[in-house]
Amino acid sequence: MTRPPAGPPPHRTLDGPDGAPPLVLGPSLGTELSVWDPQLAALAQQFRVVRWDLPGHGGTPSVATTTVPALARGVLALADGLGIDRFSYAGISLGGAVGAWLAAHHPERIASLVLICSSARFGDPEAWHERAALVRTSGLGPVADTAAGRWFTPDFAASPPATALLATLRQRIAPAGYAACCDALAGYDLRGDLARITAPTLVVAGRTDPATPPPHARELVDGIPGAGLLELPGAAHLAGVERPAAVLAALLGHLAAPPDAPAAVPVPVPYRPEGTAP
Ligand SMILES: O=C(O)CCC(=O)CC(=O)O
Repeated sequence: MTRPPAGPPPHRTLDGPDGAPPLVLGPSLGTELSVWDPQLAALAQQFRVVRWDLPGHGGTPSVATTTVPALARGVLALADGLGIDRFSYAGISLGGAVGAWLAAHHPERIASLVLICSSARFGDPEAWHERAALVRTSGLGPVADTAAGRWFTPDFAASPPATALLATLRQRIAPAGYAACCDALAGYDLRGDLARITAPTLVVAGRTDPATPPPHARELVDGIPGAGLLELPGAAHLAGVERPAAVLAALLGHLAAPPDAPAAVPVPVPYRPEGTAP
């Protein structure tokens, strides 16, 4: 396989105190770095938060095609440019795959890892090739028409945060960049390298996520030494949008653990609908 060039580092934003422990946040296919908005303010109280955009998403230019290793090399170039050697990383789905690849191939760079609604292999590669071809010929309309059912539970799909993200997918994401990211998903298979990950790892799953369902999370947990699992009820693929407080608690609980703790400890987060009193 030809190796796509890493290209320039992706567009990023910086929040939180200069000098605080660095935390890099990766987004999912079809979302911009603002998908982390629900957790940003709290995370930025404790961390120097670096959020980055996928190609053709947010402020990062499109590329013709890409791979997870190429995206990961872009994140390393971004960290290098900021003078960040070792950092914690949390990523959603494709953004999580980038973090897992980094943790497996550059373990010295990753202090701690959180994989949200992600996978070691995102199903049948042919389905991603077909989606890439569809988007290259027809744009994002057909994908956006069905995204609500993958991203959110039925009760949440008409909420303002959900409709805002769906509008972003339909109106702001570049089809070329989205298709390139589908190529990356098609080519990704980290199953044979999971045991190389040494960073304390927490895997978070949405119980009704049809895109990366809980068995994908369990495969990550079974393969990554000492990884912990948190399965969230009331959440589909964009669990951090639908269950923002639960995902924030999981992030803070895991990332606050000593960097060289031998095992990740899942954070017990009792289920209650967001916005209701504890
Ligand atoms: O939007 C979808 O259909 C889910 C895509 C997926 O599983 C990869 C990602 O969200 O990064």
